[in-house]
Amino acid sequence: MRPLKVALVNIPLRVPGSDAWISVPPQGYGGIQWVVANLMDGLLELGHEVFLLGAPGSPAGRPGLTVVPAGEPEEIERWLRTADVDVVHDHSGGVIGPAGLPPGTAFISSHHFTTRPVNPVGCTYSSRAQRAHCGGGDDAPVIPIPVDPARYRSAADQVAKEDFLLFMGRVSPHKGALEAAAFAHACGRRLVLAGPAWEPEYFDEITRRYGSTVEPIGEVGGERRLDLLASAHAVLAMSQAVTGPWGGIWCEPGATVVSEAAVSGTPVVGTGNGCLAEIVPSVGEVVGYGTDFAPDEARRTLAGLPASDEVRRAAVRLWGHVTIAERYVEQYRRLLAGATWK
Ligand SMILES: O=c1ccn([C@@H]2O[C@H](COP(=O)(O)OP(=O)(O)O)[C@@H](O)[C@H]2O)c(=O)[nH]1
Repeated sequence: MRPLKVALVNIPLRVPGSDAWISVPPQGYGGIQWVVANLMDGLLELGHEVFLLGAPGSPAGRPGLTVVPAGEPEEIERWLRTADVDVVHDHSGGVIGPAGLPPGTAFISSHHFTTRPVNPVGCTYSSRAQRAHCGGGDDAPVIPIPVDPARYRSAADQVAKEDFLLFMGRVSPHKGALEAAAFAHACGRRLVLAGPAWEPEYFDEITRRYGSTVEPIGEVGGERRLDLLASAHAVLAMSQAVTGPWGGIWCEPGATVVSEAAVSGTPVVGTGNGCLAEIVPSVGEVVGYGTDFAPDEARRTLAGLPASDEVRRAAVRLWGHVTIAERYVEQYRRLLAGATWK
């Protein structure tokens, strides 16, 4: 079958306090941008052509990849209106949509939020939990978040394992940073807390209650991020069923950090919130909500986690960038053949 020309539309956001666009991959915190980066790798490896929009200034220079200098929604839609592409794959969360494109454009969107999608027709979800939560139909495809091992540390890099536990994400109530600190405290392990803390009161509560356990290091990127993901004893993804950033009770949609940890050889301890109940058991263990962890049980959980090689293999088998890109390409071809779903 002939290769496809795919317009991948990133969610266009600027680096806080700057004119620069958040790139693909992102300079720091940024789940959706990592999803787009890893998927792009898979599509390129399969021989498709990728036009990246919504992330001007992203690294270019790879065969098959064009970084289009379009960041503002109007610029993106203007480019798409006259573009020679087979399919538009949107990750912008409704910033652009089929209404702004010529009738008949093959339009598919991956939903990354917990709200109802702005463009439900042709929408895909990262987990069954997210699809149910957001009102997606039973026939809407569920495709988990992709991960390209080449973007993370491999076994050959021989990063030594250390004793600390890692939280890497937005330091916010819905992501369970406080509960991660409680779990680490119960285990008697240090918790490295990486990520932006935009809710100062919440951050203060963590340090007040678990100051001796927690080492806050702020937002990380680059080599340091990769080393942390690979050297941690385990990554904690303790999302809670509390009000999330878009209102409504948080239902973890896809959890980029889970596949990133696993492909780096690090098992995951997570709650059963949203997608976590579907993905954590393959690479770690599910624990309960809240901060009430019995030390013996918490230590037993840590001691029983799967080995590095095992979680790496599981990540590649389940979420490898080529496997996931193939699943998307299957949906692109269905769409081009006239399929539709809601
Ligand atoms: O200091 C940080 C904290 C987080 N991240 C990345 O930000 C993303 C967070 O995405 P996730 O889906 O886990 O959480 P959410 O998008 O819900 O905040 C992941 O790729 C992390 O590796 C990062 O690069 N630096």
